[in-house]
Amino acid sequence: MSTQREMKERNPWHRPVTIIITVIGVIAIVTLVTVLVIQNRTIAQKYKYGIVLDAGSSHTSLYIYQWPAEKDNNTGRVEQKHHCQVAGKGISSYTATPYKAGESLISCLKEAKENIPQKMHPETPLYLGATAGMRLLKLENSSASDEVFKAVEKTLRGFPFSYQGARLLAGQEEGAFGWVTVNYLDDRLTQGLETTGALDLGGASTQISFVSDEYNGSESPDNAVSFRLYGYDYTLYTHSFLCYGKDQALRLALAHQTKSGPTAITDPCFHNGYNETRHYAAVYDSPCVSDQKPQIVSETFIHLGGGNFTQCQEVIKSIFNFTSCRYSRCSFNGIFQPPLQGQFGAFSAYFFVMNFLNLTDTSVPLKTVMQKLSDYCATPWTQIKKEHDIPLKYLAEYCFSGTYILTLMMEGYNFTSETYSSIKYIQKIKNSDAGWTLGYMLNLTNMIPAEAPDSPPLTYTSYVSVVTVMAILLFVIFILILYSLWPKFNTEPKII
Ligand SMILES: Nc1ccn([C@@H]2O[C@H](COP(=O)(O)OP(=O)(O)O)[C@@H](O)[C@H]2O)c(=O)n1
Ligand SMILES: [Ca+2]
Repeated sequence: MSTQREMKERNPWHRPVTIIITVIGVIAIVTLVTVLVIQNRTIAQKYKYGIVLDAGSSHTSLYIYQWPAEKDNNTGRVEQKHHCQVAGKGISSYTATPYKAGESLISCLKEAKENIPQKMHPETPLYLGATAGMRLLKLENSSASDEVFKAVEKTLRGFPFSYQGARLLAGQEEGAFGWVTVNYLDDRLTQGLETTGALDLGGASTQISFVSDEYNGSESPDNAVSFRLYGYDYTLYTHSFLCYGKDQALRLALAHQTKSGPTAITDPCFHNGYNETRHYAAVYDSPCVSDQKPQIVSETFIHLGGGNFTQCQEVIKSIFNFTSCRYSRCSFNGIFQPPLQGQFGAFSAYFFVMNFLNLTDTSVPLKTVMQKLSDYCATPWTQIKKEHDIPLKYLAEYCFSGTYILTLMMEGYNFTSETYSSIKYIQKIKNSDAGWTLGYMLNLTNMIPAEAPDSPPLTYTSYVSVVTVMAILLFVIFILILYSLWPKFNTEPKII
């Protein structure tokens, strides 16, 4: 036998058995890795869903949330899948025909059916939370509010989801869940990072919620909400001002200007040239102002615009009461407020209004923001109408709403020109709307654990990599052992 042939025979790579072992080994490794990847991906692609209806004073919105099925009790994975805006007004406006409040929700619920796989419908929780519009209706006419809830419940039960109830949220809940949403989406809770305060402006109420080192809940306990989330304790300061949403605040401002029952007013919060006839009965048709209704001489008054930001600020200041405070410090109306702390996210109408006015950039000095708003308010109504194509009822109110926002923040909550830049106007965080609905669902589905969940020591990618490298290593070792033993097997028979 030639040396070359001998070497060839001794080299196990030329033996069919070695080739077969190698092929089997490679197939085993590829199968192992494929199974690891596919097995995990199939699970990750399955989602669970939850639906929350936000029955606000001005309108109702339906939100669908989704999260990976295996992350039920895990961190930061719930996201907004779909949003549907219910046509028409808020459910509290259907007092004369409550069944229509129920019917108004049907088309969004049908959309929800289309957006959630059918087999998941029965296990998808469905919640409805009503806010300040229904709070006011309950104050005004509690049996009418019961009728509206009954009608809404009837509609919700008619859908194949897991109905979990329709209820009135307390102001503290609305504020606290808005805070949870913002901090959950920003991933601040799992990390125990300094939290962001939440400013929510609705049509009928407004909420402020933040953590202050100087607040432990002992002063004014009604304003405290305590949580233990992912192993961290929080005591949140929160307050909801009923009647201080932007639509009710406008009524308060109009009430202030029509105290004496005039036949015309020149309102500095509306543009020059604005001229509308208003019914006293309509303006005062709300528990926020009904007790201020003047002894009427006339049924209507003419609402004229004056277009003056500074005077508008004065009118708005007059709807806040700064005279009495039985605590160490107050915001307004005798409500306790600890010192402001940290960053704030301002959402809902804060965002809509400031975005319309192109004033969402809070790195712009407050003085400049005020100057721009002042210029906007001073723009004649005819020109405003030419420049914007939106319903006039909404268009007319932006000067008031912008001025209200700045006055509420600066005079009401005690932000300063320095701290103004700690506010960010936000609509969405990572594709989910900022608002109370997500926090509400996370809470009711127990999706935020009190203690930090035990997480696997490796991430999924590292886990697959480690297993793959180890499999290859073992295989190589196996081949090397085989290789080192082969010549002996090969040569031994020849010795004999
Ligand atoms: N695109 C939009 C949507 C709502 N909004 C306003 O945002 C406010 C939402 O309030 P809401 O209906 O949630 O009322 P609350 O029950 O929260 O007080 C209303 O004043 C709406 O007019 C807006 O200015 N622009
Ligand atoms: Ca709202």
